[in-house]
Amino acid sequence: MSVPAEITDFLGILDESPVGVSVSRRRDGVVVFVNRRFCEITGIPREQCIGAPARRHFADEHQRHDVVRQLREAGEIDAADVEFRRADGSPFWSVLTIRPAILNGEDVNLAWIYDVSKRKQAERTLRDSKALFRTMLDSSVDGISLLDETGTVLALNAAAAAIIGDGHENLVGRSIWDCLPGPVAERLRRGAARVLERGETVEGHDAVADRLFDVHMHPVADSDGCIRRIALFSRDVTQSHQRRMQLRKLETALEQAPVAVMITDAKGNIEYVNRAFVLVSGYSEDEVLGRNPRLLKSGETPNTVYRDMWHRLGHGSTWQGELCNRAKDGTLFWEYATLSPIRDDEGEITHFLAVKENITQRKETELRLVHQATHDTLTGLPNRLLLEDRVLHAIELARRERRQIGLMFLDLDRFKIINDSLGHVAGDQLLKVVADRLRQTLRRSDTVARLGGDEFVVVLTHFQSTSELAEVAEKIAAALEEPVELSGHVVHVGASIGIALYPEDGDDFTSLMKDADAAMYRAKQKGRNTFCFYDSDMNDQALDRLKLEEALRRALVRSEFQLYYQPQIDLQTGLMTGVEALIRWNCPERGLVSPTVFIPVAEETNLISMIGWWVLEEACRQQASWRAAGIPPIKVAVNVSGRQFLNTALVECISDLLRQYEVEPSLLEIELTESTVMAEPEKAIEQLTRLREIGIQVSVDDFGTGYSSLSYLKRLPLSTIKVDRSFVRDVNSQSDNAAIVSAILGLADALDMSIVAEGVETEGEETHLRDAGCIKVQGFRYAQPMPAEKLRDWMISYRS
Ligand SMILES: Nc1nc2c(ncn2[C@@H]2O[C@@H]3COP(=O)(O)O[C@H]4[C@@H](O)[C@H](n5cnc6c(=O)[nH]c(N)nc65)O[C@@H]4COP(=O)(O)O[C@H]3[C@H]2O)c(=O)[nH]1
Repeated sequence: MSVPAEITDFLGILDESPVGVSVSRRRDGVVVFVNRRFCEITGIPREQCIGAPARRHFADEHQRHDVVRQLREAGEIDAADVEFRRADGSPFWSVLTIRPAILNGEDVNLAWIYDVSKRKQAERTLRDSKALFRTMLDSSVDGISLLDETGTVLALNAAAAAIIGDGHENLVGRSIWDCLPGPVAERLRRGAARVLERGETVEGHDAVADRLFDVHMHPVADSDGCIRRIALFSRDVTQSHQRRMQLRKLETALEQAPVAVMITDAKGNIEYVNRAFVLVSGYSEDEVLGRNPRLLKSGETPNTVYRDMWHRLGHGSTWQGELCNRAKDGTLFWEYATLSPIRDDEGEITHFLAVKENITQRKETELRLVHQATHDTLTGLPNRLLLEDRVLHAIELARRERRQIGLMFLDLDRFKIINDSLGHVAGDQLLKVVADRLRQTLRRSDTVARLGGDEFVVVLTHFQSTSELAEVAEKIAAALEEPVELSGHVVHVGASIGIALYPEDGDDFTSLMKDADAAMYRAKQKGRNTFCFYDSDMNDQALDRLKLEEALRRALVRSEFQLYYQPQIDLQTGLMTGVEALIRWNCPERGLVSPTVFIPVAEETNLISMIGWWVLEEACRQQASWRAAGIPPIKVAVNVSGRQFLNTALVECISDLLRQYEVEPSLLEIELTESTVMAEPEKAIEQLTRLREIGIQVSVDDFGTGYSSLSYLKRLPLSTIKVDRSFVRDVNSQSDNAAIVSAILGLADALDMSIVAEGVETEGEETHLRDAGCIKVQGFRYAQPMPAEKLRDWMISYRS
């Protein structure tokens, strides 16, 4: 087709246009012209554009359809943003304007395109960043609002809307002061005024609908630097506040807790201690923070306890137990501790928590109770319970090490007499002295225990031979033999010691004790203040003795005792001067039992007092009976045991008896053994004096067998000395005895005392005694001891 010149000129003008131009036929959309700029923008050469459909340039099929529809409906397109495709396939944005035109008689669409890719890119970036910003704002948990000078909400995020409690869309454009509770709005308004006035940030917190918020108001400057807007940030701190309050409560509780609390890190460095810890340990917080809890170690807690503790904590378990710690001032204190590991969310141990109750008082009470339960309160020595425990332990060790154990049973000689006469206070004092002496004599490793009364037990576990044991026993005896001064009185005690050996004599506590006890009785029989090793016969004897004791207890009730009387003769006149009352026991099972057998048992078991009173009363009763029978008065000498003699009530009791039976005091004589008098000479002097004051005669029996102190003898208000039978025997042929008798006679003469020689059996003895100046005698030569009925007959026949 030939193109008219004016059209060619028009197309030439279009070709020079700075805007891309394309002309396409309306009927088929085929491009008939594109200008140079169009080719530059699209990157498609002109020859490829012309003849090709215009639609090929659209990048988006939907947009193309829209454009086609609009053209159909409106006939033109006005500045639509359309995305086209370049030759290389890359899209670009363009403003598209299409106007209908007639070109060379053909209906055409005249299209202008203007590349706006850069603007589009900028718009998208802006849109994206706006969206991002919005998303950020809305995803923020903090409320963010932008206010103008009057408090009108210019923008706000979802969190801010939620705080105010209204929809986002309802709030923009409204005054925030109207949307908040009055007092809150007022406070914020004041804050906003400061922000606007001074351009500074204002901080505070406020409560809205039961929730607590931290509020920050920041000035927002315009591009001209003027502050006309305010950014309001509000953070919901209700939870953290509650948590903080909770923590504060916990901390207060910890601080005021009566138990010590300590927290260490995983390495054991102390990070926290509470007030109770400071109070108990005496260390200040600064002194312990960063340090290891071992600074409290006292060395008193067994290592096994710590091993167990670390074993359990190491396995992530809780440990509970008792610790003995040392405070800063050096004092020890006991704690019942619960130690637990603290784990983080991953289960790693990060800390250790120690909660410790101070149990010092309870522990001390416990220890005191244990001590009380296991020790004798008077002497502080272990008691029977602890002794048994120690012996069992010692046996266990000795069995393993194939060693011997020596168990000594000690019974104090004369303790009962001293206790009865000087009183319990003095008795207790004496026991303490004995305990001290035993402690001093023995090694620390040896056990000294008190069983009760005057019985002590010593356990020795390390000795080479039994002779070493014997040496120890001798040492003990020597230590206890030393005189003891008790409330102004000097007393002599001693101990009888029985020794039993493990394993020879017994392999358990009971049998060792029984054997040592039996050996102790043998020692007593041997003469006191001595020791004796156990041998197997002793068991039978001990058993026998036990039975005797039982029978003796029954004897008084069953009236099995009887008094025999043995006359005493004046050699010058040949007359009977009196009688000695001698007790007899008609035991149904044993027959007539000698007092030499049962009196010592009665003395040891305290039965002697009751028997003694019976004898005194029987002697008085007999005198009343003789008087009633018309028999002239007979002086009766009664044996009084040591315990009875030292009884403070003795004088009163005798006075009562004399009164009751109307007996003249001069008709009663008390016979005491030399050892009774010398056990406590001072006390004896006092008692004798009182007896003499009421007119009672006192003679000393078995004279010469003990160790009378002459200085005391001189001061004793005695009337008669009885020469012991052992010196009288064969006195006529035994020069030793003759010398002793002569010495005693001389002594009695010097001290102005009369003499009675006991056990005179032969004429020779009698003659010697008479020649030596002894006036009074007693013995089988004249008469055996006899019951009262027989004495009467004997007196009649003797007189005749
Ligand atoms: N071989 C021999 N013996 C003679 C002769 N003349 C007397 N005897 C015995 O010598 C003992 C004298 O009594 P004693 O020295 O006081 O010794 C007494 C006395 O210490 C104690 N005793 C006896 N009766 C009592 C008592 O009622 N109370 C207390 N506490 N002790 C008593 O028992 C001891 C022994 O008393 P008995 O067996 O009755 O023994 C009596 C008596 O029977 C003699 O010529 N030859």
